[in-house]
Amino acid sequence: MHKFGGSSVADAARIEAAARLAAPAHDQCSVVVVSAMRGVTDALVELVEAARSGAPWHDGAQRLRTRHADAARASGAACRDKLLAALDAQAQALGADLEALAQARGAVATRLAERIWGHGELCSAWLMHAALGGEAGGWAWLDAREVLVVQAGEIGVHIDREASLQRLAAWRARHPQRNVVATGFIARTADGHATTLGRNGSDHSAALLADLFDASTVTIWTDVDGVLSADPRLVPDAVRLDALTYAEACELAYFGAKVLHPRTIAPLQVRGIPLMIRSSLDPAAPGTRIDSRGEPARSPVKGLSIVDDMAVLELVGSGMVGVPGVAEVLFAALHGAGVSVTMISQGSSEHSICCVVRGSEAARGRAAIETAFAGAIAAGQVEGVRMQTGLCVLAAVGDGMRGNRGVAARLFEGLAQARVNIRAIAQGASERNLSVAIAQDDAERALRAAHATFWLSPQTVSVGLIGPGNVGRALLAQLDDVMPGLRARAGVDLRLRAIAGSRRIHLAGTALAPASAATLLGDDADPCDLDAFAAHVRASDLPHAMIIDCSASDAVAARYADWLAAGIHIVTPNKHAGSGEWSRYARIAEARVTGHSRFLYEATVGAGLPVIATLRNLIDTGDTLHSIDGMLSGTLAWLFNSFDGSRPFSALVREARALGYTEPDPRDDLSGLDVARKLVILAREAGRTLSLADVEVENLVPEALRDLSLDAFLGSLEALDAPMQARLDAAHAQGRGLRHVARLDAAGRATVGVSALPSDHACMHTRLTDNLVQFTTARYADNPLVVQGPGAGPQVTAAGVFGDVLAIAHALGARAGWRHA
Ligand SMILES: NC(=O)C1=CN([C@@H]2O[C@H](COP(=O)(O)OP(=O)(O)OC[C@H]3O[C@@H](n4cnc5c(N)ncnc54)[C@H](O)[C@@H]3O)[C@@H](O)[C@H]2O)C=CC1
Ligand SMILES: N[C@@H](CC=O)C(=O)O
Repeated sequence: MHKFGGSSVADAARIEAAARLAAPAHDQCSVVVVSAMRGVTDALVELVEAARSGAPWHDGAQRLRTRHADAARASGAACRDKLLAALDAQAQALGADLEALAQARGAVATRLAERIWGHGELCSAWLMHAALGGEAGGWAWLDAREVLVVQAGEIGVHIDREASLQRLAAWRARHPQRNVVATGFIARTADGHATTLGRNGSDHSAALLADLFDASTVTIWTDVDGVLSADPRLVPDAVRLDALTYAEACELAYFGAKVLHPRTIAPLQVRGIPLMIRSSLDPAAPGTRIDSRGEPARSPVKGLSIVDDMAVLELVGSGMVGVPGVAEVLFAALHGAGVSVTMISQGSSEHSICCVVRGSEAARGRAAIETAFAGAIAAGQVEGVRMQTGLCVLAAVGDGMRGNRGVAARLFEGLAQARVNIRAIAQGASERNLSVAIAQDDAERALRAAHATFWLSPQTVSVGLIGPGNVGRALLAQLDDVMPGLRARAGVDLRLRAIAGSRRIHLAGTALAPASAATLLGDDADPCDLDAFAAHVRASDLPHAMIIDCSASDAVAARYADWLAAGIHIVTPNKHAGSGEWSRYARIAEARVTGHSRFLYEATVGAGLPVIATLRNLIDTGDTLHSIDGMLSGTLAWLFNSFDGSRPFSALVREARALGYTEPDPRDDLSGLDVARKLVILAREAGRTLSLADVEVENLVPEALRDLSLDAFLGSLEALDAPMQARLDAAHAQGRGLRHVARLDAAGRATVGVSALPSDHACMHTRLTDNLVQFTTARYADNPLVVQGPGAGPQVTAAGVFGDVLAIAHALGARAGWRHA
């Protein structure tokens, strides 16, 4: 059994493509069920309205006639004349019915309308029949009204199976062709009148006919790849589901997964007939299989869907507590008013009972309940009926939810993270569907957040990078190298979605390739707007967000508190936040708590060396810091390691800058400010309230060069040569060497400057850019704990930043693992 929807039979070319898909293998036979061509049923509904109201309908009917005839003429069907004649007869019958409808009233008019609505299916069935080769090709043409007998029941149309089977047997005797093309959507009543299975009822027709024809399988051909985990227009990461159980498919269909009509499943489930949903645009793709087995999925939740435009009705009152029959009266009132109930929720206190109904039916429902409880309201036993409109219902569906602890917790946490408030909750004892009513305005954000919660790795992070300079670019290259492996090995899924320079930003819908991301900041990129940048990084469809600030900007650091409070993690080698104004530092600490976010900055001291982590471990395990001594500048270490008098100091400064060791402005290094910042960061890490102004700093930059522009300063570097050479000569004269050292002593005095040290001093045994940090503590009192190694350079600094990024990603994974255990 193949069923083709309106888009799959929209024109001659699509009909021919569909015919190729439906052609059976030699040992099989096919039944093909078709919908009307796209838009035709809507046009017929309008024609019916026009004829009923006395408005002109002839032009509209003619347009339909032309559309079908054009499709016939464009087709390559061998029996084209016969096809045109059949369509013409159909068009004449439509005209006659509309003519009659214009005069008819009451039941006669209703029957005519039901007949007219089915005209589109009759025409597309003729077109498909011809495309498949017609009777000569072994295909019979079936107007489903000949065999499919249905009755309107309490909860919708249902089939009279016995009568239908008898009629099919009789029809079969007259139509012995192996294969059949049948109309969807239309059927007959027990008394022989035309009727329909309701809008979009062709899926249901296919299921009913599959049962009657004893089909081995049903394929619904549509224009999507199968059933997806969520609406792909709202959730870019939605994935195709390989398999669903009948029950899962029912839940998803009822909850708005538009790919399948809700009534399709039951007839197939009873007979155990598997249903395939496949794309006629990509027939080689596997689609989704729906049967009794389903398949265990990666996630306990198979699908998420949203039903828009809903309202909550809530009956409240202490007089209801323990009184039998309240619910019966309430639902009877809604039934009487023709209001369908989508979701029901009642707390065990029985103080209130609430249900979710369509927004368009809410006022009617409220009036009906108020009337039903008028006496109780007047007597004060019931307070009244509250109505909240502007809601939608988000449903999480999956057999795997059953008996699986923590599914609701994950959903609720995902929604909470996306700042979505839940108004009502319902879950039946089947545990297959967990529904929440939320504000309509939150729908998209909620769906994306819930999807991310169940389908993406908990270590999926939306990443924005600021400052693609020396360190930023090195980090991008490292990310490019390592990310694919990390994703496969450890589930760490870092998605670079935004990049910002000092003048431009680029915001991307999907993940950028890190290696080329910096090239997107050309003159045609958008002007830098860090608010837009942060809002974009904090995407609702990804579970976590992180900004990596590789700038040296104080203005960027000034944003951290807001970003952290908004739940964005921050990683940075930028020292401004850690060493800046105390009040800002304190605000950042608070924001981390309110935003449940992390702020890591290991690379601010010692680049890739574990300096801050070491100090933090000492403090966290109860040690007490006495003092910190050492060399905290990679640039100054390299300069004094290299400065032996053979080359001028200025040439070495230029080389250090070219090697990416210096700050963007080398005066930050030479002035001692950069080292003072590091000392402040370490002191604060150890719980001291040190500020930059408290540090005694020796400035190596001559006064005259301090206020120059960067370029002018770089052009005047030679002014450093004579004073530095004089200091070196003096040190050598004492048998000493020069090193730039920093010290925080037990009394809290902080000093930074150049010292002439004896050759056996530890600092004299460093190489290149080595930093050397000695922590003297209560536990390491006699022999300090030493961290030593390269302390500057883009590669090692980027690695330090990357380490922090991974620490956060792993913590997110561990948290999820712990939660699901
Ligand atoms: N180079 C090194 O060895 C180490 C550097 N660091 C720190 O890493 C950071 C970056 O250093 P480098 O890459 O060497 O500097 P850089 O000057 O090469 O790169 C800085 C980048 O930030 C951008 N930028 C500046 N202001 C900005 C703003 N307001 N908004 C957006 N972007 C802005 C610049 O355009 C540039 O692309 C600095 O904070 C530095 O202190 C830390 C440890 C070692
Ligand atoms: N310019 C700095 C870079 C690291 O913070 C240094 O040389 O140490």
